Amino acid sequence: MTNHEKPVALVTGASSGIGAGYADRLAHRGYDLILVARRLDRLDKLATDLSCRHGSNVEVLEADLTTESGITKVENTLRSDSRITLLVNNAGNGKLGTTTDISHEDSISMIALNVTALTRLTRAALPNFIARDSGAIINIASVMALHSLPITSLYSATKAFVLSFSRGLQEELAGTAVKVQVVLPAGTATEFYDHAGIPLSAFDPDVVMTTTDLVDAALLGLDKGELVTMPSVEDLELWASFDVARNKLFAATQSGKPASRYQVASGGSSEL
Ligand SMILES: NC(=O)C1=CN([C@@H]2O[C@H](COP(=O)(O)OP(=O)(O)OC[C@H]3O[C@@H](n4cnc5c(N)ncnc54)[C@H](OP(=O)(O)O)[C@@H]3O)[C@@H](O)[C@H]2O)C=CC1
Ligand SMILES: CC(=O)[C@H](N)C(=O)O
Repeated sequence: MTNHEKPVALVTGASSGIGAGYADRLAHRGYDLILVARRLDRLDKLATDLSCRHGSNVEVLEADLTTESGITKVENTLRSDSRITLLVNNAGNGKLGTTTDISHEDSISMIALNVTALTRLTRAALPNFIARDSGAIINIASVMALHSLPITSLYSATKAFVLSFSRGLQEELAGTAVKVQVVLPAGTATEFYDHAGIPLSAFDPDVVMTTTDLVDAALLGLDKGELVTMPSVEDLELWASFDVARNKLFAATQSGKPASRYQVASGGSSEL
């Protein structure tokens, strides 16, 4: 990137909801954009709108990130376009239902998009970012990364992956200027629920955030240097104490022997 060029952000899942919100706010902040999704008509419309309103140069990439050709197309862009300084891994889906009720196709698609695509795109972006010692990755997880319900087992597991992967990346990159922020939205008013199988109208409107509020808060979190951003949580101490407890629990696993409750008298076996 030369001095007069704008930085470029690549946003996945930009054709609606949170991704479209990031595209708008990043254009407002002076980014040029590469917008990725399957619905080209939506991307084209958004690109025209953002170019007019913010003067951004907006490219669109039609890609189904659950397919090899779709992922490869976006990986190649991330590897070859050195103008890209920000990757927003936002595309995701979540069919809600019990593990046996969700179809094979929906379960495979959820893992492919929420886990595999996010991993591959991160791996494609990182070498350039590390070589330049700059750049940022925003991974959109969910509060469901911390919580499983009978209808969210698989979705929660994919989001737990995003949280865990992002936390590990932050450790890996600690000695560099490359940033990884993981965002954990709670219910947000988007088309997510049209595909999830449970309508947004089933939720108490008081617990649902607007896309604009979510994205603005998450970007403010990025500006503050937050590694984990939970836009709807007022008391940050809750996360801090959760993380302390997690660390303490992990330290307690490093004992090298069974805990006393699992120890049986020598030579004997426990009675059943
Ligand atoms: N809404 C909520 O309550 C919450 C959402 N999230 C997360 O936020 C992220 C964005 O979701 P949200 O904005 O709510 O939902 P939307 O359904 O509005 O947006 C999902 C986006 O992902 C894209 N997408 C879906 N499937 C594919 C695919 N196969 N290939 C490429 N792009 C795809 C869609 O575009 P297209 O269909 O054109 O391909 C769309 O742009 C997700 O990761 C979701 O898990 C997290 C917590 C709460
Ligand atoms: C599954 C949900 O309730 C929601 N989309 C979330 O990720 O929090």
